[in-house]
Amino acid sequence: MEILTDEILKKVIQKRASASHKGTYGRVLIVGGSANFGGAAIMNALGAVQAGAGLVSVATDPSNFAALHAQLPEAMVTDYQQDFSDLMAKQEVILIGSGLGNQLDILKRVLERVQKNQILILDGSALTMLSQNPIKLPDCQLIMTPHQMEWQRIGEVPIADQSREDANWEALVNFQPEPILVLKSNHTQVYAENCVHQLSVGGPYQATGGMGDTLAGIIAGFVAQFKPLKDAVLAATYIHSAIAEELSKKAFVTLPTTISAQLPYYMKKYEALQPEDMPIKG
Ligand SMILES: NC(=O)C1=CN([C@@H]2O[C@H](COP(=O)(O)OP(=O)(O)OC[C@H]3O[C@@H](n4cnc5c(N)ncnc54)[C@H](O)[C@@H]3O)[C@@H](O)[C@H]2O)[C@@H](O)CC1
Ligand SMILES: Nc1ncnc2c1ncn2[C@@H]1O[C@H](COP(=O)(O)OP(=O)(O)O)[C@@H](O)[C@H]1O
Ligand SMILES: [Mg+2]
Repeated sequence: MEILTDEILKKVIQKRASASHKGTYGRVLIVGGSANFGGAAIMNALGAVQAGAGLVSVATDPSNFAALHAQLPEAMVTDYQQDFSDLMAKQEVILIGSGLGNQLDILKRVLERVQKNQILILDGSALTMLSQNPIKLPDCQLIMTPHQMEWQRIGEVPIADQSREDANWEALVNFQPEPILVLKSNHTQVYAENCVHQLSVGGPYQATGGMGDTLAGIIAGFVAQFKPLKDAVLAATYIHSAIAEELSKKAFVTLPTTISAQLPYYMKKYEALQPEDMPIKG
């Protein structure tokens, strides 16, 4: 097991080339946010846009359009009950499930159309629906971001056993293709390429609804613009809790939207650093 440090940010976050444009930094489609859980899709989108994704679209319930645009005019919207397969085909990254609720038709429609060269992130309600319905996973690069209860449901690993790495690996091989697993808890671990990486940052000041929706959005934003995939997931997972820890020095709770708002400033400190550079202060 490896402990994640800010070395991963020095490795992953790159200074942007002058000769680049929004298309260079990835297209992300978020599918989520039912009428009751619109905030989840908004927090996905805030995480992805503030992390630097070039173009972010949100397929959601139309009742969320105005609230999303009021917070984030950078995001584009479409009605998730309509056919959005043309939009899907243009994406590098698709994130589905945050606040989606029990909408099996939408999940099936998206999973059927995902292409091999796309990255699919499964969060929240998508994981819960997959645990309750026999649906084949698409042949593409998969990332799953369950919290402990969701992992118990979909991975069938009781929460009491999730501290055992062997139990989590055994469950992971049942998924084909094998996903990168971001197993969220008070000591979040990432399972990828035969290695477990554990967070050394973060704390209970993060225990607010929407914290995981924000992480899923940040992961989408990072994998859209940084390579290789595994390092981008590790860096996103690290920065989400590192910002929270930094904020917690002055704040009792660290709201998901505040973490997203800090992303561009926190990332800036790492753009020109290389893994061997001295740790930075402040
Ligand atoms: N503002 C919003 O729109 C929000 C929407 N949300 C969405 O609501 C849907 C349901 O998700 P929930 O996670 O609330 O419900 P779930 O029913 O999937 O899981 C929550 C239950 O799991 C338990 N649990 C055990 N270990 C846990 C851990 N380590 N972390 C979190 N919970 C743990 C909790 O006590 C709780 O009873 C998801 O689609 C989610 O994305 C939530 O993200 C909350 C905020
Ligand atoms: N006590 C804690 N210590 C560290 N991180 C925490 C703690 N409580 C929650 N978190 C983090 O907050 C996030 C919660 O995710 P999740 O339960 O999916 O939230 P939501 O679905 O409400 O957006 C995870 O990244 C988790 O690691
Ligand atoms: Mg969640």
